[in-house]
Amino acid sequence: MSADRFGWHSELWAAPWSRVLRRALIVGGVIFAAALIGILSRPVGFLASIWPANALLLGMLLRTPRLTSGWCWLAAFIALVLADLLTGGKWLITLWLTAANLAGVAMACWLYSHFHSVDRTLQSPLAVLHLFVFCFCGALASALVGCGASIVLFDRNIWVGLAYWFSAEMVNYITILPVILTFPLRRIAQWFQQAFAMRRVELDWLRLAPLFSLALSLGVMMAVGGSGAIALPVPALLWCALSYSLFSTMLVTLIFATIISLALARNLLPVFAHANFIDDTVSLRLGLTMLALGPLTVACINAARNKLVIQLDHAVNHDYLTDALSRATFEHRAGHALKECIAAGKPVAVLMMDLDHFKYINDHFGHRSGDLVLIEFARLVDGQLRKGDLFGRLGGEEFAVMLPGISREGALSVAERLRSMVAAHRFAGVDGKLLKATVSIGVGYLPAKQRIERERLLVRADEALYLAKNRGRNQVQIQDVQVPAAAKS
Ligand SMILES: Nc1nc2c(ncn2[C@@H]2O[C@H](COP(=O)(O)OP(=O)(O)OP(=O)(O)O)[C@@H](O)[C@H]2O)c(=O)[nH]1
Repeated sequence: MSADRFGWHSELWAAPWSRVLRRALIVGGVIFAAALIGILSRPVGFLASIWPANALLLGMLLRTPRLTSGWCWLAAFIALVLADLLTGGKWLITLWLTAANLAGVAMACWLYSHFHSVDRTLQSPLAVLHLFVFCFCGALASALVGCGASIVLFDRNIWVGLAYWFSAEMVNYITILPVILTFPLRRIAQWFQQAFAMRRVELDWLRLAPLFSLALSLGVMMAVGGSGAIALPVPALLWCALSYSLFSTMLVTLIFATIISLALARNLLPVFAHANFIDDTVSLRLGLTMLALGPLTVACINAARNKLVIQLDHAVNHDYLTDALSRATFEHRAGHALKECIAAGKPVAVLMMDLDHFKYINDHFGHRSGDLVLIEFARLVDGQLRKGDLFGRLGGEEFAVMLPGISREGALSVAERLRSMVAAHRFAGVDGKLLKATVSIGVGYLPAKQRIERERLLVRADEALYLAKNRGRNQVQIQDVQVPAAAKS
């Protein structure tokens, strides 16, 4: 039993029904907490001023489609009902409000699943348009079901109820949903790991300038007041969108919108004359919704552009077939690495590698099989290198590796390891045919505290490769750099 104890528990935990229960509990727990926050934020005699539960539920369902099971919907329903009943809600109204909340989420969720090609990670400007339209429909569905409750609860006219409910849903969806959809789970987990390992997380104060400008513009907005004041933080929000990631921008926008909503609920906002709280609230919420679309769109375009730049950068610097560095990039980076080694008095080695009789492979097994051998060869070599090493394809079946800071014996041992690994490997050709290949390697070696130009080091490695080919292939040869006495440091 003792050895089995943990195994039994983990089996229990992994059982299908236990997984369903776990997911339902997570959804129920999050929605219950979010509903309580919303209920506690509501001004006396009004519906909640901040209602994150619906946007949170929609975000969870969109990010983790596994959660869209009947059990998770039931868990969300129970959580909403429970939160309302525990804080004094009446059964009929509670059920009505819950139905309205879930109707909006279901509508937006259905639209996203119906148009499944829509980008949920918000990495393209068009995704913002989809988000807006789907959230609009969700908010409208919610408002249509829920506005009747306003009439019963607060004796309001149906249009006022509709507008109040719709505007609340809209601002919540547009400000909260992007934060959930772009939440960088892995990066934040890494950040926490770093913080817990007591490693210093460097704070770049200049990077915080857009954030400070937003705080400042909030202060200016409060001081200036009037109907145009709400637009004063727009430049700071756009600066945030141009400087930060999509997630950070949307988090900042959400915090900004929450502060404004809470200030309005407590009559602290000098934007309106407070003639009519409902009119002011609806107007401000719609204004905040449109305001949030600005940084969201800019951050999306920025994210899409950054992704494209990274792709372009990769395409320019890497060989399209093997993903090793392209010849020009290898030579450029090797030049830098060599200069650094020389400056630090470290030795450096260059391995020039050429697959043997590669023409034979092409001629007998086809060009595509040759390509597959090149790809696999590059993968094998890359897997053997350290972080600071450089690996490039110089052309055809010729590759090069630069090993900074390595001893002569170390360089020879790496080269020999690569050679024997290639010889022992069976490369899969077209139709899964297994092919043999060998590689000849020439090592050019610069000892510590010596100087040489990049071209001369590559030439020495090339000479060593020529020797390896001439002496029968499938072997390693080395050429030490002969440094002229005058060039010695
Ligand atoms: N499949 C494939 N073949 C390539 C590629 N680039 C160059 N080659 C072929 O690589 C072969 C190189 O042949 P050779 O230069 O004669 O060299 P070898 O047959 O390897 O002979 P040794 O180097 O002397 O051992 C040629 O047949 C080229 O067409 C490529 O991207 N894909």
